[in-house]
Amino acid sequence: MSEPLLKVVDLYCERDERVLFDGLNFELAEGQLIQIEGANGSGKTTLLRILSGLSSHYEGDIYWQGEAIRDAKHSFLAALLYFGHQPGVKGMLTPIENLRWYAAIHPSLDEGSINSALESVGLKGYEDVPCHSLSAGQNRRVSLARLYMNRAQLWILDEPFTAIDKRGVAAKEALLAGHVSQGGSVILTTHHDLSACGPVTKLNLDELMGT
Ligand SMILES: Nc1ncnc2c1ncn2[C@@H]1O[C@H](COP(=O)(O)OP(=O)(O)OP(=O)(O)O)[C@@H](O)[C@H]1O
Repeated sequence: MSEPLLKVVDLYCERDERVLFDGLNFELAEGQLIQIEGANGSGKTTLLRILSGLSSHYEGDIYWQGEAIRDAKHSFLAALLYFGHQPGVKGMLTPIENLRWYAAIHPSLDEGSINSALESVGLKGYEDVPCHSLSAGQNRRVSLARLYMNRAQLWILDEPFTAIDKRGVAAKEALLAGHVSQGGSVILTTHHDLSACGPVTKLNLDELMGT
């Protein structure tokens, strides 16, 4: 049987003398979507940051395609798209300039893919407006445009629907469903119902800790 894409073994994390998770085990396969659930402060963001390599504040093991993640950093990071709480958008730059920055580190992305991503997130007509003049939801859309440009195998998304209106949410659901149907994998946190995205595996941190 082939190795899971990501495997988490006996993960333990404590913050401020409070155990967030202990003995956390799960696997993520190609074409699988895992939704992390839990109350505010249960550790969802912390878990996503650990899985993305942004925090080493844990004990336990994480494997990427069967290899310890610390030894597979290069291939893991090349396959990862992380979308965090902060939109990661520079206010002085316009949407198109922000995406050009992003494209600069991904040589396969050209001007055409930037324009079509901006259109897909509903920002046609706003390409040249400085982001500090855009709304919170529009800035979030600039950040989400990366998902339309990126063919990364693994998407780790922290509350991707925050500040997005109903139409934007429907488009995002279709994007997630398309990604997993093509064999992509997703781990995300959201309080949103994901039933429109196809089969969802839920991982509830409160239940895990018996709270
Ligand atoms: N860098 C840090 N230093 C110390 N404590 C932290 C740090 N980051 C998070 N915590 C603590 O860890 C706990 C979990 O925080 P986290 O942001 O992971 O929760 P969450 O489930 O994502 O919450 P929410 O649903 O409110 O976004 C909180 O009690 C928080 O104060």
